[in-house]
Amino acid sequence: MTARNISRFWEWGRKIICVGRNYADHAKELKNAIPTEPILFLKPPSAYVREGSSILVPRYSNNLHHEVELGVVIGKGGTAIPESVAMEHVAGYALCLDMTARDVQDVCKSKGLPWTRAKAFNTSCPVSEFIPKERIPDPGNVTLWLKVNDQLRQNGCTSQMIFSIPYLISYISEFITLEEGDLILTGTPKGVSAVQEHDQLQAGIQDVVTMSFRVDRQEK
Ligand SMILES: O=C([O-])CC(=O)C(=O)O
Ligand SMILES: [Mg+2]
Repeated sequence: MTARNISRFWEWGRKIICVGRNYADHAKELKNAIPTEPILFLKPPSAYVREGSSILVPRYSNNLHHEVELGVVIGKGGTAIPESVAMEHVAGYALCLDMTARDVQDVCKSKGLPWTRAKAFNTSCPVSEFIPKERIPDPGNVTLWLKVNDQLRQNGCTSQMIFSIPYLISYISEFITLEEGDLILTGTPKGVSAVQEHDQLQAGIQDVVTMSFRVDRQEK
């Protein structure tokens, strides 16, 4: 086996930990309360999809939404990491989409059930190339944007996050040991909307990275 390289962290099979409602403007657009504590859920590593492959609309959904998010790639693992040293545990970043079957999530929410089928399906986590830490000196102040068929849908700044990256690393690692290669999705700003088969999504982190994905339907 060849040596593992963090720049291909998605091949390592590590955890994907997602933060929900971390931007007040997005919580409001879906008529959710603004959280006083981070809301967390998980995606399996089988959710990863890379440029060149398509995002697949699950057969059971008719309302697949895009959510553009800053991903934080863990470089040094730890348990109960203090907020003051949390950034030392970061290897870099990735631009991510938290693809969400909103119709399925709405049913889960109304029944008080987990969001797994709405959030964790195959191709629900498109990721960009790995971005080394030095290329984003202030991850708490970068612009994330997303276009569907060249129309701007999301354009938000990470300065609007309710819970900061160091706080999230500390909060999560209190009860989930973080490992090298884990990815934290830090939540989406407002502007989420539905995508259809054959749509082209393009997303970016200001001038740091861009990525594009095509949407297809899962075959029968
Ligand atoms: O599905 C949601 O609205 C929660 C979420 O992932 C986010 O806010 O990024
Ligand atoms: Mg999200």
